[in-house]
Amino acid sequence: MVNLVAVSKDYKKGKLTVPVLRNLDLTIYQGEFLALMGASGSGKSTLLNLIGSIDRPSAGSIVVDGQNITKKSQSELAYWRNHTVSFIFQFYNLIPVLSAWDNIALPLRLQKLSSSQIKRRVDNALALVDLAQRANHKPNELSGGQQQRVAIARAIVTDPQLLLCDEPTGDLDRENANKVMAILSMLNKEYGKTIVMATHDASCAEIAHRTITFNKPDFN
Ligand SMILES: Nc1ncnc2c1ncn2[C@@H]1O[C@H](COP(=O)(O)OP(=O)(O)OP(=O)(O)O)[C@@H](O)[C@H]1O
Repeated sequence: MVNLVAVSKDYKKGKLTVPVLRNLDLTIYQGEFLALMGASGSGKSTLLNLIGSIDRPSAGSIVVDGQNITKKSQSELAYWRNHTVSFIFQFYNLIPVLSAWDNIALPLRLQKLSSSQIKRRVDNALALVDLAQRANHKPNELSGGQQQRVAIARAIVTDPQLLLCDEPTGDLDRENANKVMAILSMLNKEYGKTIVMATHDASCAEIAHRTITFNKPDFN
């Protein structure tokens, strides 16, 4: 599903260069649930951003679902992202003035779908995260755990093959973290989604098939 060959990433800050990833080779298989662990600053979010084409590597190639994303233009990437990959973040990133339902519908508005198709997909996504009763609630009328479940529904409503999760339980208590992990596990097992998840929580990583632990680069 994802193939990285000799990927390096440096960030440039004025005259300073911060090297983060060096010559990384990594294959992530279709249907795999992969956890990324390691110290703060070791490059987990950087790797997720590269795989999701939010950022470009300084060197190397990244192929996702048969497409070499390092060779695509920004507009090709925007289209590709909307159909192939979704992000789930630690702090949900919901739009405060929109209801849960409208937040979930948002990515579909970028696709040419009829309003009945949008309704069917959003209702299904809400039911999948067990929040049908909260469709009309705004984010500030929902708990953190419920907001994260809305964010998961928004991520899956476009039916992407790949879910990139950046500390999805980082702001949740154990009970809500467990609910979020149960949903991610169901999406992996029953819907075949490939999941890459950065986490600091070993019990969340246990649910994954494989864990890669990043070392903080000694040049950092
Ligand atoms: N846009 C940027 N500009 C400059 N440096 C950056 C940028 N983004 C990240 N970095 C640096 O890259 C390194 C890796 O950061 P990254 O966020 O990938 O780590 P992480 O493992 O996800 O950390 P955490 O567990 O705290 O989320 C850090 O030293 C960070 O300061």
